[in-house]
Amino acid sequence: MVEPDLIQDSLPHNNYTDSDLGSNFKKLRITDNVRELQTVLRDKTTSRGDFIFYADRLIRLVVEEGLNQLPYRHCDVTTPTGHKYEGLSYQRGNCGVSIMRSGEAMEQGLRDCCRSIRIGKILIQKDEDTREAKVVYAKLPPDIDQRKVLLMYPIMNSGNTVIKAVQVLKDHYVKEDNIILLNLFVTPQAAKALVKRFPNMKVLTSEVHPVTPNHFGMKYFGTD
Ligand SMILES: O=c1cc[nH]c(=O)[nH]1
Repeated sequence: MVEPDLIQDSLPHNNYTDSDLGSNFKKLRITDNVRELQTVLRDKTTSRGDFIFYADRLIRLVVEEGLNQLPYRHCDVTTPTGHKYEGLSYQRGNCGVSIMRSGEAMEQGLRDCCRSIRIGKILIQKDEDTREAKVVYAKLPPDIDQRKVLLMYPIMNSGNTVIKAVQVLKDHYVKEDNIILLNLFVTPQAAKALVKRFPNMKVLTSEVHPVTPNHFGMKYFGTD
């Protein structure tokens, strides 16, 4: 199955600066380590085993940074040596939602950080006749309107799939500013479309680039 957002529907263009995307759009700090992960994922000679290994590492970094966007409260603890430590504890009431199928690759990274987090799913496919992105399936926590939502989708070309998925969340009364989109690679075109349409949603990515690694889902799940 070719995911609808993986169909590049216009010429790539790179005429943007990060500041055009507003303060809710965030990119990982690009260290040499992060650049290496991105390089391996883009390299056509990368084996499937290495691809999964490096993808999981990059996903983990994006997930950990995503957790930084959630609310925390003060929490003092006592150390084994009897010292008081002024710490933080996350506020309950978060959930994940993966956009099938490639978003499911990010679920384990989220579970590895948040042991018992609820994870919902949304399936969007392109209608064969109209070519429009259509919602086929949505299974979401019943109290999702009370939660912060970590929405997961690794590759965005046009942004249409994610726009449709965010609309599903909003139809379930999720507030736009309670949504944090976790993504690995996005085109400037999709980044602009998303921040324009949903200015209060937080978007976190590892790279904005006119060419995205569209083989991601097929290589990760071994369906090529
Ligand atoms: O929901 C959350 C957020 C941060 N850490 C967790 O373990 N769970």
